[in-house]
Amino acid sequence: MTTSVDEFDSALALGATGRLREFNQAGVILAADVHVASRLTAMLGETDETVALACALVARAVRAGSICLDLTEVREEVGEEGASLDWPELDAWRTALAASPLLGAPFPLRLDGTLLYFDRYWREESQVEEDLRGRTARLAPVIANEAVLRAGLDRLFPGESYVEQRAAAETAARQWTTVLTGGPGTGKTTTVAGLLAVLAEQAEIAGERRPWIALTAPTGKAAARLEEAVRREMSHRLSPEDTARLGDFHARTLHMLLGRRPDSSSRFRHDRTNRLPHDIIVVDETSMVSLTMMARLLEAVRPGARLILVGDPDQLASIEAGAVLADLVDGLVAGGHIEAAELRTSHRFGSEIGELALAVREDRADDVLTVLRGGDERVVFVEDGDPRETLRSALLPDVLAIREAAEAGDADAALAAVDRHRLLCAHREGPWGVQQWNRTVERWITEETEDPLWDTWYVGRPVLVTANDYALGIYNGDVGVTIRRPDGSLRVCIAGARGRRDFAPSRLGNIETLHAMTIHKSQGSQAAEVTVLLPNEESRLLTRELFYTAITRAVDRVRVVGGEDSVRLALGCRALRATGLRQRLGS
Ligand SMILES: Nc1ncnc2c1ncn2[C@@H]1O[C@H](COP(=O)(O)OP(=O)(O)OP(=O)(O)O)[C@@H](O)[C@H]1O
Repeated sequence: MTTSVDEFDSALALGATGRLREFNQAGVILAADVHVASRLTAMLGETDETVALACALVARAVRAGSICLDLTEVREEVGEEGASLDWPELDAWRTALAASPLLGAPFPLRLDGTLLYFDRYWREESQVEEDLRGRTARLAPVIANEAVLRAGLDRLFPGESYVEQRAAAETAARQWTTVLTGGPGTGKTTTVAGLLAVLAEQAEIAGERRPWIALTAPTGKAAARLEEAVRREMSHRLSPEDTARLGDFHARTLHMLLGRRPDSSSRFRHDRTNRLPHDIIVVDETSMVSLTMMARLLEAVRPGARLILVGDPDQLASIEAGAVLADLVDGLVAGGHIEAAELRTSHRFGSEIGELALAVREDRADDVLTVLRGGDERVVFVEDGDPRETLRSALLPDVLAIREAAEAGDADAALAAVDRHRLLCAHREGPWGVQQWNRTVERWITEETEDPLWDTWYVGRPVLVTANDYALGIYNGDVGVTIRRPDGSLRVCIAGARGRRDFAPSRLGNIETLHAMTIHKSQGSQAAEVTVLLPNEESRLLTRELFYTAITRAVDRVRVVGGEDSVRLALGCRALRATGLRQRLGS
């Protein structure tokens, strides 16, 4: 147990008593969790402190991205910190919860077996389950002409190297709901482009109108990448006839597709009473979709529309609560409700990044270290105790290239330079955090150029948008850069899903400097070169999913900065989230 408790720690709930106090002082629950538990128990006249504790632990679980609290797992999951605490005995705990007024009307909590939920998440999970069950119970879509389907698949996915993708596209063509999974560069987008062409051809043969296609992703960056990749496939691989059948389209963020409502931040214009008009909806980067967004999407999709959920279930889950893609793979696919459409072979990387990603995914620590130390120029391992000089030589040329293009007023070149190299950190704060590295890179610029960078807005400042701004049309995750105009004034050019937009710096709120970025925020984006700063072994964020997500952002080259211990620890630690969806769907 923690022995030195700082009485002024803001995480401490000074008014807490009994078990809540003990668990709070041990650092297991925060003041905010205690507050939720105290309010709910006081409001409904609950005096059992094991119920109050359960309530605080649900709040803690949701804070960490889980949908619910698994009463059977929590003690082990808390680990050392809670080892000497007075944990309720499981059966007595469940009995106390079952008898609690917190589980009666108006249902602030729900108990489902050993899973304890806040009512909102229980309802969302139930809705997602029901909507998916409804979709998978429907008769399979009619194939207008089997021979044309087979010929189309052979045309669009020719030869040996497309075997996996051809099979995945055929599977998707025969079901209303598809979960198309694969690691980076396994050809997911290629499969989607070919599949859309096959479906458009079938619609033509059936005498139907051209299918109305929605391409969407959780962030503007990911939506823009999806659109770009599908367009690339159309121009490189699809015949003019296939391209013409698809017509024109634009990818949009999920929020934009569902339609914002001025009166609500959690409800959208399209819902169960006003469904999306599209015939085919492709969602890329589904691992980033939270349970809440999946619930909103599923209620808005017409039962007769195809839903193609694309993603990599080994990546970090959504920033908000849930692990929907992994749950769909483990529940819907493994439960046999839909057929798997899985891609395994990487076509993009020089084999070293692909090998590294696979070894990380499969928890082969020795192989990971062998690839890292293999001396290939595409995978670099920086094991120095003080890597600052190495990082300076690696990063500064790209930072100065951004600055040079920005000084010349060349927004496209500056944005391309921003996307060339990403410095990724696990944390925002601390010596290995984003804030510290942003300052370090700015100091390097000053040392190199003698520009003191007094102002927040300086030429070549790369920025990340951190919240949706519907009025300005910029969205969380969009990337921009400050450039100098010929008249000497500064403009911030932001690349979003709908192309580039320019703003006066004073118009922008929710913006961060982007010399460094958290791995969580890098989801859905890629860069030619990626430098990953692994946190030290004490970091709670150091997990296999975090490491995998970071290295798979790299297209040409990845540099991992950290020690062998951090690498081994990351592989051994899973970012698991408690949810009930996989069990519900699997049964
Ligand atoms: N069967 C194949 N044979 C050879 N090259 C392929 C094949 N499939 C895709 N490629 C190429 O591999 C690269 C990656 O493909 P694609 O973009 O479809 O993968 P992805 O899984 O969508 O990638 P990510 O999600 O990581 O961006 C592209 O350059 C694509 O043209």
